[in-house]
Amino acid sequence: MRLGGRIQAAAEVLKDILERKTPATMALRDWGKAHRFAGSKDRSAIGNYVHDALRCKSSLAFRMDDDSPRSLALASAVFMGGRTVQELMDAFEGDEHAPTMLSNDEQAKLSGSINIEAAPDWIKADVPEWLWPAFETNFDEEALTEGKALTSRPPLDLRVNTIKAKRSEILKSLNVENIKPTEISPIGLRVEAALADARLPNVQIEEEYQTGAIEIQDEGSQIVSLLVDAKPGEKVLDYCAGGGGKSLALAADMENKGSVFGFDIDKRRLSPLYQRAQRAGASIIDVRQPPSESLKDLVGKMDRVLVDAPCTGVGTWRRKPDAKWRLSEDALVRRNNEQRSVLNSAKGFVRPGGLLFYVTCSMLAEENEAQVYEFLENHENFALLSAGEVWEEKFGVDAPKPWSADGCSLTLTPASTQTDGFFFAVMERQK
Ligand SMILES: C[S@@+](CC[C@H](N)C(=O)[O-])C[C@H]1O[C@@H](n2cnc3c(N)ncnc32)[C@H](O)[C@@H]1O
Repeated sequence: MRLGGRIQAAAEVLKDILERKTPATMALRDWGKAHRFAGSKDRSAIGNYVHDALRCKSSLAFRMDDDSPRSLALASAVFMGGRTVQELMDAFEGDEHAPTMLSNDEQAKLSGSINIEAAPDWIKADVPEWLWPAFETNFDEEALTEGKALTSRPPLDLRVNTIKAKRSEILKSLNVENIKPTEISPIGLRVEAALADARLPNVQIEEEYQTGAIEIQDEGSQIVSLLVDAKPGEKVLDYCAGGGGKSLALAADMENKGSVFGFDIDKRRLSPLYQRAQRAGASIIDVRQPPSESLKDLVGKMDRVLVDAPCTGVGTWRRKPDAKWRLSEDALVRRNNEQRSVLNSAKGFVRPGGLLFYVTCSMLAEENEAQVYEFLENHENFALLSAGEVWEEKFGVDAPKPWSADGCSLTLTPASTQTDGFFFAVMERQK
């Protein structure tokens, strides 16, 4: 496919997402199935135009004074993909698969005739208008920077499974270009986001992945797992284990000694953990399926309980940009209720003197600090501890610093720690 065909395809996919509300991954997959002639390079270029357009939907629409799929696809190719107006004109000329030729008005707008600096901050930051006050409250004068950082393409992060390998060994053996150690996580490797039409490497075909020496895991997720600071020999419950990304990281940090119990209310989400644990050689992982009666023997016995709570996923908007525009106030309220409920159910597994960890991949105080403080108010036998000491011990004093509203809990963000957004708090059960 040529440039014009790719941009036209991006406009069609965007129409499916924006007008028919199809999730982006499904819309891209459906387009691929209906256009079997398109190669993997075409698909990834189209995916880049679509995802960039969604990441920056409000600012691109402002620059084009139009939010149609066509305008967004054109603006994505120029403002995000680095194509010039002339390149588009040359590419569209005589190509029957390309969009219709650019009008004079489109040429002017794609050349920057509308100044984005005149836009309100929520548009410049590409944060939905109704959420902007929450961003301003949380990040104050850095709100714009934090919002904009969520519009960038995410890197590919790998976690070295220290049960099987050392980071230095993988760095030498893994056949992937431009890979480097992560700045904060001592067990991570990073390939920076690809530019323009380029794509990230497919590490799943590499031997190191197949044999369980590496996992794909955002550095932020590695960091919060390491902050749990689980020790060899301890008993740890991962109460919202999902596919088990954090269970696996916990088992490795515990040198595969002790027990990690992986539970999730959703059997389907939990199912990959059986195979993943096997591949990783994480033999201390004990998967417990719902209902929660399967956890009866663990009540009051856990040294550490991790609640990686269901949330809006604001911190992962770089990876799932369509979720940003789908999020509603109702959904936020629903997540808040689930968070309350999950914390209440998980607390009973912590032994006296044990620790309860509350983690989300959100950057909204309603889902983070507010949940923790409400829980503490209702449970006098739990006390908030500072996560700062463990941070320095694990990552040193020179590592980039996360946000902290209270000096105890931590919020990682793309702008502050160059990771996905994550919230982390630790509470001790005192009796
Ligand atoms: C953020 S995801 C977990 C991601 C996972 N820990 C990882 O690292 O890959 C939240 C999970 O909480 C689960 N969940 C929601 N309500 C729950 C409940 N009441 N009890 C246990 N798990 C619950 C969801 O099914 C979902 O898998």
